[in-house]
Amino acid sequence: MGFFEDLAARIDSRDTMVCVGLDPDPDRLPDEVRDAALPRWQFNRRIIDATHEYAACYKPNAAFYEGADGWRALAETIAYAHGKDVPVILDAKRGDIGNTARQYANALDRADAITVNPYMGHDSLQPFLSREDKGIFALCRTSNPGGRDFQNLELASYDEYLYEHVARRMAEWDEHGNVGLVVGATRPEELERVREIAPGLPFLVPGVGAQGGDVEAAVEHGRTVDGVGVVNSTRGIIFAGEESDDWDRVAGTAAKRLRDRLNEYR
Ligand SMILES: O=C(O)c1cc(=O)[nH]c(=O)n1[C@@H]1O[C@H](COP(=O)(O)O)[C@@H](O)[C@H]1O
Repeated sequence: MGFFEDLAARIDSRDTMVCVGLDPDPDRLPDEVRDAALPRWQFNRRIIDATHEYAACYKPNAAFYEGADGWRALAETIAYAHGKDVPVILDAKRGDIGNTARQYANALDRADAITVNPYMGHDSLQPFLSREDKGIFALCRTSNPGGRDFQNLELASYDEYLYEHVARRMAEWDEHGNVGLVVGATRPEELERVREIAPGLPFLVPGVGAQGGDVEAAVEHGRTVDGVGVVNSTRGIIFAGEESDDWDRVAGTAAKRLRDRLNEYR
């Protein structure tokens, strides 16, 4: 089975479209894991234990795993999530010339899907696109304020915005049914527009929770007609219990609450 079939099965069987982000910011880790060997891994293990029943997938962001210990923590985290039958999207936002991209694509040996930055064009994506069993989420309309700087530039020769063009192209380049798009919940009208352009592509929708995005729009437009698509929250789940001794249990409750809220609109 390919990644999106696995993801669809998980969404259905667990009745959830929550993607739990795993960004273990060292400055926010609880004291009790700080002194452990591999604190980021110890933190993630407890978060996974508390959240996995509500998780359609996990999304560790590579920025939080720099350094030798970081990569070990990431490898342990991915293996542990797999042990709970939860697919893992590596949020690495890769994109480089083909020769280099081929090396970046090796990250897919461990993870089930990856985020990519399509700015360098088709050859930079080819090593990812050709991994038929893996998922590729291309940045389309990002959730951050600066997302408009380039993504909302109008392309005179195509009579559309750059983010619209990216959506159209990614749909064309999806030869193996393994392409999805990253579209932020902070721009509901654009989320709707991207859904119109690329009806068949599953979305990874970040920006709810800490970034205040629109949950209803995320559910309405994030899914294909077959119901495939996920909504990510990271800090709003993993640090929900930051002030509590019971931080992992509170994270589990936050994941459950988001699942229930998303399901109200499904
Ligand atoms: O590719 C992403 O996941 C991503 C794209 C985007 O447009 N906006 C965005 O916030 N993200 C990532 O999604 C996560 C959001 O974290 P929270 O804001 O804490 O929920 C971070 O890992 C971001 O890097």
